[in-house]
Parts: sequence; C-alpha cells; structure tokens
Amino acid sequence: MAGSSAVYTSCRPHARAFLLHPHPADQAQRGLLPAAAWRRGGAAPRASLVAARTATEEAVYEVVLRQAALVEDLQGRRAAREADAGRRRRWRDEQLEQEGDAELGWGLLGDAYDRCGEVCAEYAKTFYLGTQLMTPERRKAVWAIYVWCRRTDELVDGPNSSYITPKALDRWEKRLEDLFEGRPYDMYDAALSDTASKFPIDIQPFRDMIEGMRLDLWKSRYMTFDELYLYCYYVAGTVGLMTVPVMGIAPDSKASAESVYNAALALGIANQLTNILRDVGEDSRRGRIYLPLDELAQAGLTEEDIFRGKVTDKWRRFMKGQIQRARLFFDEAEKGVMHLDSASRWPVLASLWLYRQILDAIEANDYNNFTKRAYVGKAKKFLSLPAAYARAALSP
Ligand SMILES: CC(C)=CCC/C(C)=C/CC/C(C)=C/CC/C(C)=C/[C@@H]1[C@@H](COP(=O)(O)OP(=O)(O)O)[C@]1(C)CC/C=C(\C)CC/C=C(\C)CCC=C(C)C
Ligand SMILES: [Mn+2]
Repeated sequence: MAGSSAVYTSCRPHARAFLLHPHPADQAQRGLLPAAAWRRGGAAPRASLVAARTATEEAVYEVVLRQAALVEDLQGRRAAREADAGRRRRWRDEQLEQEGDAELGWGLLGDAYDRCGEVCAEYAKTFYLGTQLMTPERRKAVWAIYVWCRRTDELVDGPNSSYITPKALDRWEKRLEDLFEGRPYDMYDAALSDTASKFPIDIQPFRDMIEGMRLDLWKSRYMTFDELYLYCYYVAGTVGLMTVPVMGIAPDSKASAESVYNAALALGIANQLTNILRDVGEDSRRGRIYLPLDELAQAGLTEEDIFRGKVTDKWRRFMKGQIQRARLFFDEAEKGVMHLDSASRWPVLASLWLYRQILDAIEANDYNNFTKRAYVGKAKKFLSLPAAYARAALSP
C-alpha cells in the first residue's frame, strides 16, 4: 500500500461503511452470513454498492487478505518461521558474544518487554489493564506493538515533530525493516523484533502506518471520504491488522480469518473517525481539517465555517451524518470481537464500547466539537468494563 496510486472516486455518505467489507451477498456465498439475510434486509441494492466500491478500498482489502492468508497458512509457514527464528537467534547470539555478555543480552529482552509494559501503562491505562488477562506471551507482544505505534505517532505529533522530515520517516522505515529481519536498533525495537519472530505478523501494516505519518507531514485537507478512509486505514486500521495475529482467533470460531481481519480494520477506522470528530476544533487550530470537503460543501458548509467554529443547524446535520457513519464501522467491528481468542475479547470490547461513547458525548455537547472536548466520564468507563467482561465471557 505504501505509495499506493489509488484512484480516488467520490462516495455516497453513510452507505460507504458497508462497502469496505465484502457485500453481504459475498459474505453469504462464503458462508459468513445466512444466504437470505442480506436479501431479507433488502436495504442494500447490490449493483450500486458493488459499483461504488473504490480502488482505495480494494487496495486496503489486499492487505487484509495478505494478513489473513498469513494466519490461515500458519501451519505451513510455521516450519519456515522456526528456521527463520533460529537464524535470528544465531544472529543475536553472535552480536551478544561480540559484546562479550550473552546472558545479560537475554535479560535485556525481558527488560525491553517490561519497559514496553511501563509505557503502555503510562499512556493507555484501561487497555493495559485489559492486557492483564492475556497470556504472558501475547500480553508482551501487544505492548511491543503498542510502543512502536506510539513512537511512530510521536514522530509527527511529539515535541520534536517540527524536525521530522520525509527522510527521517524513511530512516524509521529502514529501522522497521531491520527489526523485522532480526536486527533491532534499540531495546523497544528488540521487543518488537522478538514479537515478529514469534507471531505471523506481516510488515505491510507497519509500513502503511509510517505512510500515514508521511501524509500528515504535507496533507491537511481531504477532498472526499475515500481520501479520508485511506488516511484512517494508514494510521489506525493498520493497528487492527497488526494486533489480531497476536490476540488470536478463537479455536472454536467458525468465522474466516478474512472476516475477523475486516472487523479489526473496521475498529481502527471507527476509532480514528471518532478521534477526528472529537478533535475538529483542536485540529482546525493547527490548520487541519480531517473531514471530507465534498460532503461539507453538500451540507452548505465551507472551510471558513470550521475555522469560525459556530454550531449551526447545518453543522448539526452534517455531524449527525458523520457520527452515523462512524457508528456503522463500530457495528461492523463488534461482529468480529466474539471471534477473537476468549482472553483477548475483553480489552477489545471494552475499548470499542468506551470509544463509541465519545460519539454519544459529542451529541450530548450539542455537536459543539469546536470548543468542548467530548469525553466519557469515570462512572461510565467504570460501568463499561464489567459489562464488556461479562459479554466477552460468552462463546462466539
Ligand atoms: C476483531 C476485532 C474487532 C479485533 C480488534 C482489533 C484491534 C485491537 C484494533 C485496535 C484498534 C485501535 C485501538 C486503533 C488505534 C486507533 C488510534 C487511536 C490511532 C491513533 C492514531 C493517530 O491519531 P491522532 O494523531 O489523530 O490522535 P492522537 O491525538 O495522537 O491520539 C494513533 C495515535 C496511531 C497510534 C496508535 C496507537 C498508539 C494505539 C496502538 C494500540 C495498540 C497496539 C493496542 C490495540 C489493542 C487493543 C486491545 C485495543
Ligand atoms: Mn497523534
């Protein structure tokens, strides 16, 4: 996907969330839905939906298929990966021998994971709590992925962001390639390098996240939802594709890996759309508008209206549509959660419910996302956790 030459086409607001995933008819063919379900629903005229599927969605879908194939082909690849892991171990041993302290080196890997856990606990408390239910191997791996994502985001959003150039991101990508080859640069990289040697993770979603950060260096307007969708995939949809191979699909699940990855992708997109809707005012003060400008114009609004930040009826109408679309992505994601390995369901479901409530909070603020920050209060957060735990305990 990096450097994708996707053809951007305009889209129909609100219907688009359905398009990202195989149409219900296709899902029915693959046995994902009862054959009559989409016909009974009747809401989705097949021809128009399929015709409206964009090149961007197709391109993103390719990455989904690639990651899904990696997992489904796991048995076949296990031997190759083990050989590969052996090669990496030998490389690491050589390095450590050169440093004359092999034992300390193995201890360092444990330290590296511990540090990842500390970063995670510091920046994402609820999620860190959720990882406590996972097996130690999975927990450590998710922390390592979290830290890599956080550091990648910090490059363009952190205190040194004004010094970041496309060249710096190229160097970050080279480091990524090195760590996937078993040549980590620092201890956090070493944790991810170890994770990549143990789980069937494809490098492409990681590369694509860096591509999203490249976009952030020069792009501050999105003409259509298709363009915005690609950005959301880069910076957030990718997270779903990175983490599912670690969190695992339930052994008793009848769903295909492809459908679970689609749901994971949808959760990333839903989260990022929600982030965007919450931060409209904040982003506009940095000169950024992460909203589809064509839809804004259709609603009779201009960029100036965003910078002025006045809540009008036009704005409320526009926001209702955007919120509805984000909710469709959450709905799509929720269908996949119960197919994850049982210990991984709770943190995912809890984070989905908590994030989705930000949309309710925007409504409760009467759509004033210019000067009022939508947030989920402690009491609501507190209630969501046991509710998600109880729901997650059920079998798929
Ligand atoms: C089947 C199924 C539903 C599986 C679930 C798959 C799954 C775990 C999906 C995770 C989705 C997720 C948490 C996406 C992250 C979205 C996000 C918040 C992206 C942020 C991007 C940039 O945004 P921006 O700069 O506008 O916003 P800030 O002001 O900076 O917040 C990110 C910041 C990119 C970096 C992402 C992270 C640091 C989060 C990484 C999270 C994980 C690796 C753990 C995810 C696991 C769980 C259990 C939720
Ligand atoms: Mn950020």
